[in-house]
Amino acid sequence: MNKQVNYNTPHWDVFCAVVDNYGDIGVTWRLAKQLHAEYGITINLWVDDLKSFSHILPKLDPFASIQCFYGVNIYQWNQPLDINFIPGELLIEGFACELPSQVIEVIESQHQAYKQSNGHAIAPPKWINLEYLSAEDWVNSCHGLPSMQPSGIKKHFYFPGFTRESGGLICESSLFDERDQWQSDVSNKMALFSQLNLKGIESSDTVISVFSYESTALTQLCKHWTKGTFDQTSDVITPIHALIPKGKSLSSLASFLDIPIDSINSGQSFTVDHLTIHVLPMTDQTQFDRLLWSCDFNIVRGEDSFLRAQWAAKPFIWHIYPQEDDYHLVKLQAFVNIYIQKLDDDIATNWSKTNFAFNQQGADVVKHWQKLISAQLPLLQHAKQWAIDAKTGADLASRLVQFVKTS
Ligand SMILES: Cc1cn([C@H]2C[C@H](O)[C@@H](COP(=O)(O)OP(=O)(O)O[C@H]3O[C@@H](C)[C@H](O)[C@@H](O)[C@H]3O)O2)c(=O)[nH]c1=O
Repeated sequence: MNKQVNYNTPHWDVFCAVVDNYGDIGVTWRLAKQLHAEYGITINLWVDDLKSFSHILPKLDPFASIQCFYGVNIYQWNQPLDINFIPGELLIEGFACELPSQVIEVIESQHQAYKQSNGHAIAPPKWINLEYLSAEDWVNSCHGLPSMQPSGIKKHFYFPGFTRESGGLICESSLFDERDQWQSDVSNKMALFSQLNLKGIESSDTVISVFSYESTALTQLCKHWTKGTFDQTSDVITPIHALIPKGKSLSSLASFLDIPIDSINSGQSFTVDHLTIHVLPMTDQTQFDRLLWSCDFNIVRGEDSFLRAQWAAKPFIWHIYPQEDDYHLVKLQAFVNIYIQKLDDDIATNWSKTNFAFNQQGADVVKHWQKLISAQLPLLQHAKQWAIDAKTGADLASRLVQFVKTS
């Protein structure tokens, strides 16, 4: 029989240091929301940069030390920590961020007291480091490994991943139903476009969302997109709309647009022949998901938007976060290997080449794109099936809850 373990309170703490961009906060915020909504867990999310966070949660007050959204308690993590830390059942360190010394001291002294009391005192929280997502093979054998800290406390490494042996992928239980309902009625996407103040988009136009890093490949593609989409059966050219938030993607288009990027505001649009570039506002994650569900093709990046593009069940290009010594290309290859398994050889090759060309600023990106897009329908069918297969029976939150129970 399992021994009853007592914690101060059953809540979970999640610590997130925003390194750059929005991925660290994007992932921990998604997880925090889901854990509260689906498992009723009280989550305290500690974030060191509320200003960045407010870009993806516009209602957030960047100056409030404590606030609550979607039932998640959001704490401003100042250095040194100026809010009293009371440990709960689990401590999640997001992406190996350095926990505040005050937190370490509290859990170390709890650990000592617990040991000396022979397990009768309040237990220290379990401690995991939530790692970055990768499709590499080694993830399976490293997921869940403990690391003994000098104090004698065990920290476990939690690796998200695409296999049953890994920590799984963040995916809310009702997400696919909501997406299917959204995609089943074209008026939803048209309503979203008008809510975002995007003008001149017809339901038959090609709409591409772009959320990448700086890339000359994007400039190449935009030049190509000015030709529009040519439909051979009807002999008609339809317009292309690229939906781009202010930021890195748009910065790469300065010379293409021939306008200083700083002077551009969201809501503006630029038409060059058959291409219109619409400058988007940043929205919250729910709207961002809906945007991905609404486009014909998505260019995404990093970790969270990369995964949400998969859940959108639409074709996509992944602009992976660049790493030293081009290690990101190894990670890209690992994902490409699993993503193309069920694609026809030709489409698989084109999908792979388009992704590598985009990531390597390749001038031949247009050549691969043209071939890829000629297989839009099978690519779309594949994207739908991929989302179903990738969930592999359990999502990250449910695996994490199980992991905490058994570790
Ligand atoms: C454009 C947009 C994005 N988002 C969200 C979606 C995601 O949660 C988040 C973007 O995160 P990502 O897609 O992961 O891309 P990113 O480039 O912003 O984040 C990256 O940060 C680095 C520090 C990490 O090392 C990378 O692995 C990666 O996570 O922003 C919105 O909510 N609204 C928006 O309008």
